[in-house]
Amino acid sequence: MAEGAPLLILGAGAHGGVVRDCVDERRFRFIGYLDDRPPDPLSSARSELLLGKVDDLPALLRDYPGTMAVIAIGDNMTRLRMAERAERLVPSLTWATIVHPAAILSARAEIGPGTVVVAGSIINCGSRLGRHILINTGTIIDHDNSMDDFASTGPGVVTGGNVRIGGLSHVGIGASVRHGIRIGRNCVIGGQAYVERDVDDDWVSFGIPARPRYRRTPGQPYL
Ligand SMILES: CC(=O)SCCNC(=O)CCNC(=O)[C@H](O)C(C)(C)COP(=O)(O)OP(=O)(O)OC[C@H]1O[C@@H](n2cnc3c(N)ncnc32)[C@H](O)[C@@H]1OP(=O)(O)O
Repeated sequence: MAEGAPLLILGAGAHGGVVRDCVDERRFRFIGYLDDRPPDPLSSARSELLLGKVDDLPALLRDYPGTMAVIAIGDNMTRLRMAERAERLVPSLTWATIVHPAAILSARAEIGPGTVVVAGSIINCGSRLGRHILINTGTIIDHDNSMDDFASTGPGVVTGGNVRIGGLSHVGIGASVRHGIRIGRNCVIGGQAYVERDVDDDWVSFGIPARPRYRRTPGQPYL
């Protein structure tokens, strides 16, 4: 069997361990993590696989030609900043799309580079996920959804058909989104919410039914 492409994970925190677990070894050969922080003893990423800091990326790509990378940072704005930094360091960097072997991906769904789909998730037919999206454990994205770059879901999110989720928005753990709903850019939907009305850009909404609670500035923490 042909050997998979070498893969680096940027981010060796707890989420780094989750992303490493999603790597399909038929497609990729995981070589290690890069992180600017010292190894975290509580992290599920194994510290002996920490190869260096993010600034070591160009040297590692020289040592391992053809290496691809993926970012393991849960916060959407921090993930965007890391993508920009990595592309400044290595403009030709190729981002890997990582789908856990136990996720179900329709043959008629599209997933962009840098996007991670964690175990137990289902991406149904006609759905289009952009770049560097994070689909956490057991999310169901039903048919004909679109999700823009750097958006994310918490574990156990469910969307109906034809939902649109704007860039950098997060749909929180256990939330449900009714079919046909549009969630704007830079929004946060709180855990367990039921979204049955469109949400404008830059709003934090939660509750059943979900209602806008306050406006957020780009990058404001939500985790
Ligand atoms: C693998 C992983 O772990 S992925 C990460 C999964 N986690 C998530 O998705 C969490 C997403 N974040 C949330 O749900 C947050 O609660 C947010 C962003 C909606 C709100 O956070 P904050 O603005 O910090 O709200 P804060 O915690 O201060 O609460 C303010 C009030 O709103 C209430 N509240 C907060 N979130 C919710 C919610 N989802 N549903 C109902 N009420 C809520 C609080 O109980 C509190 O009420 P009180 O004033 O009566 O005490």
